Amino acid sequence: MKITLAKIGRRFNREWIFKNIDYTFEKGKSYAILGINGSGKSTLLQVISGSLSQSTGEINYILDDKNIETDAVFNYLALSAPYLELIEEFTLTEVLSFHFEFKKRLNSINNQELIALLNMESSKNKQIKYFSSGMKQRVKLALAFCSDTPILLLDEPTSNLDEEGIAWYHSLVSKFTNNRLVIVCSNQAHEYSFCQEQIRISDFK
Ligand SMILES: Nc1ncnc2c1ncn2[C@@H]1O[C@H](COP(=O)(O)OP(=O)(O)OP(=O)(O)O)[C@@H](O)[C@H]1O
Repeated sequence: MKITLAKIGRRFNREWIFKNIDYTFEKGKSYAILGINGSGKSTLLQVISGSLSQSTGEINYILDDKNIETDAVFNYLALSAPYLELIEEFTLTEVLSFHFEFKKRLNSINNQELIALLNMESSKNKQIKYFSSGMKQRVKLALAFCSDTPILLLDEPTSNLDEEGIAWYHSLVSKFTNNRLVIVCSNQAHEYSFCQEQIRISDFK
């Protein structure tokens, strides 16, 4: 998978969030989008994911030499983000089964293995609305990392995680990012230190 941004800009009303981004994201590499709160990291990630349109410029998605239309890109990506909600009425097991009706399982990982990965055996039949914020964040990360997609997008991946949760996040990075295009939006080094490339939103104001 290769994503090419050409002269990408986005504004809300009259305020430009970023302008003139020329950049190519390549398969097998990890990228960090960096910037202070409110600088436009999530906005750029949403534009890259095809869920928000750009105000100027063009994005191209190429998989195995074939062009993918923007409105089909969601089939090729997995996303974990604070603004993505889990279905609160579902139990953990139901959330896992529901998610994998739409995405392929990476390495055919089954629900039991996912629950073991999450270390949530005792919560597998509990509704998500009774989960702590850190537990919900772990579930979102496990769903994204364990989806078989060429693109993995992570917005503030360790929000609500304690030290053990951050170490667990690092273990997911080493196990499940091989050969994928990974983009992390962050302003915390422990979230993106594994990334080979950095993009600073402040360079595109
Ligand atoms: N739908 C919208 N309408 C108007 N302004 C918006 C909208 N979405 C975002 N913005 C503005 O765009 C700017 C960038 O927001 P964004 O959420 O992308 O920043 P961020 O770098 O991800 O911030 P944080 O680190 O706090 O998550 C902010 O000034 C925000 O108020």
